[in-house]
Amino acid sequence: MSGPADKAFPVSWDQFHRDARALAWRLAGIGTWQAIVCVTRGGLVPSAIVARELNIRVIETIGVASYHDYKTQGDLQVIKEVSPQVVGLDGGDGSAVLIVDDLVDTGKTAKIVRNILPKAHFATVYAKPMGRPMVDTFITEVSQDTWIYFPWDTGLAFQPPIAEPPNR
Ligand SMILES: O=P(O)(O)OC[C@H]1O[C@H](OP(=O)(O)OP(=O)(O)O)[C@H](O)[C@@H]1O
Ligand SMILES: O=c1[nH]c(=O)c2nc[nH]c2[nH]1
Ligand SMILES: [Mg+2]
Repeated sequence: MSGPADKAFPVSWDQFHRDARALAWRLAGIGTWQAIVCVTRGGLVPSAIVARELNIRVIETIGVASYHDYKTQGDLQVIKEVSPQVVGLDGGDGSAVLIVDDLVDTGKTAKIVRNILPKAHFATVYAKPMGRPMVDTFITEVSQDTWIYFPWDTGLAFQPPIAEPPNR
């Protein structure tokens, strides 16, 4: 994220499932892959949905973390590397691999993963403009100043009415 993300884009479980399945439909029309590399943790849920739809059973993870504080990106840390077995599939350049994450924001996470698997297909459910050039396929674009609220990070809460309460 480059500046403050003032707008909110809340996503329900139902909506997320629909969007992740739409991603799977789009990917099904593009190609086939031997394995998914899931960018944890955000990529875990969409990877499960895409793997089910595309019948991919080899699932590997790469662990990258950078948003240690809410909405603030720090240094990127690769917490877990991709296994050599998956990097080595089909010549070792990543062409047999589908990388899945929940979203691309600044594109920094995607850049690190791409350096490891240069020819892999990078898919996210959501994309912001800065990170968009880093992904091959995504479903919904939101503006850079929007924060996406995922269902696993949120819960039901009281919403104040839009209109101000009348003066008494
Ligand atoms: O394009 P970028 O600006 O690099 O941001 C995108 C990344 O940020 C989030 O992960 P986060 O680092 O918060 O870790 P998490 O997936 O474990 O929640 C999200 O899941 C993406 O992986
Ligand atoms: O939950 C999240 N929503 C976002 O919009 C975002 N951008 C980077 N990392 C993010 N995590
Ligand atoms: Mg992530």
